[in-house]
Amino acid sequence: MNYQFQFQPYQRPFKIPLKTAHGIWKTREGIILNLTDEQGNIGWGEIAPLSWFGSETMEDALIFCQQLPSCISIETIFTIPDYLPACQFGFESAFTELNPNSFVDLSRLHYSELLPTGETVLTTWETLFQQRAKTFKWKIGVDDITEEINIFQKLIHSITTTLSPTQAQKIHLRLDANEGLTFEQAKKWLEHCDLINANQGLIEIEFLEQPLSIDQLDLMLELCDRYSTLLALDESVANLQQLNSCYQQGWLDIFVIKPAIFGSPKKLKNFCQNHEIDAVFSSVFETNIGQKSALKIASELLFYNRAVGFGINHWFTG
Ligand SMILES: O=C(O)CCC(=O)C1=CC=C[C@@H](O)[C@@H]1C(=O)O
Ligand SMILES: [Mg+2]
Repeated sequence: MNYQFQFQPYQRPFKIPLKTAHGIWKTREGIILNLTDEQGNIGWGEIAPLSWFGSETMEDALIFCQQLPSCISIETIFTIPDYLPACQFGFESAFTELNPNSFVDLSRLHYSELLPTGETVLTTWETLFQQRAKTFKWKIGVDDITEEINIFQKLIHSITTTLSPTQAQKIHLRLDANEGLTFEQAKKWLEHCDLINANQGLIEIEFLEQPLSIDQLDLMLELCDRYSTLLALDESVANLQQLNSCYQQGWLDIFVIKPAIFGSPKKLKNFCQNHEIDAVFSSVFETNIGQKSALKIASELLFYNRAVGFGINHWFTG
């Protein structure tokens, strides 16, 4: 079976530039592609590179698309090299849309909303809470730690005083440092998190995401032993090779999986079906085309019912 292939690069500016320990991100670039089969059915896919997470660059992805003929085989789709994980995801998603292998129910997913860094978090969280959000993620490791912990304590106070005592569901708060903390700073954050979690109140610090750099797995394993708040690896497990390596080195807490840059969905499914990992599925700010494929994978593979990190649409619209 051969497929007609078309692709189109896009640029999508963030409404507010996204500040993380990696820097400031103003515009999301990607590629929308489609495959048309011999009956004229069309499958859509998206290539959304995230090079500072270790995926290919946007330029690599474009060059790969440009060198392909307008008619491609299944063989081409399933032999895209591992150094092009976002391309593997994009092409395989389009193929799967043309050859669906299972009905997927996205209704059981619940979402984590990504909050802005700095003081604006104190107002943004409530707006999203009023829109029924119960899980939030806040980026740290961007400003001075004393300033951030001060804002964090204001955030906890704001949430606590806003919630009615009869509030049925806990609020889950996730912190994401994007490798931006030192070991000492991570310990300081985790002491605060453990204190909040020990209160067993209406707020639970669900996890601290990627506190240290990807070459400090040993220190992050030590943090897991020292503190009760869970840790999550993100940049450390950006693709199948890295995920397998951290798993083999004994990581038992949370694995953040970004399907759109992880590589072949088929290989991801195979890994998750053979290893019961505690996974959180996360967006890379792809469009609804990439999100649809990524969320289908999440709903199939979610082992524990953790919120998916796809509450990001407010970063672009409204
Ligand atoms: O995971 C989420 O809750 C939302 C997506 C998100 O936080 C990220 C997406 C892409 C790159 C990063 O800035 C960031 C992350 O580190 O998880
Ligand atoms: Mg992260």
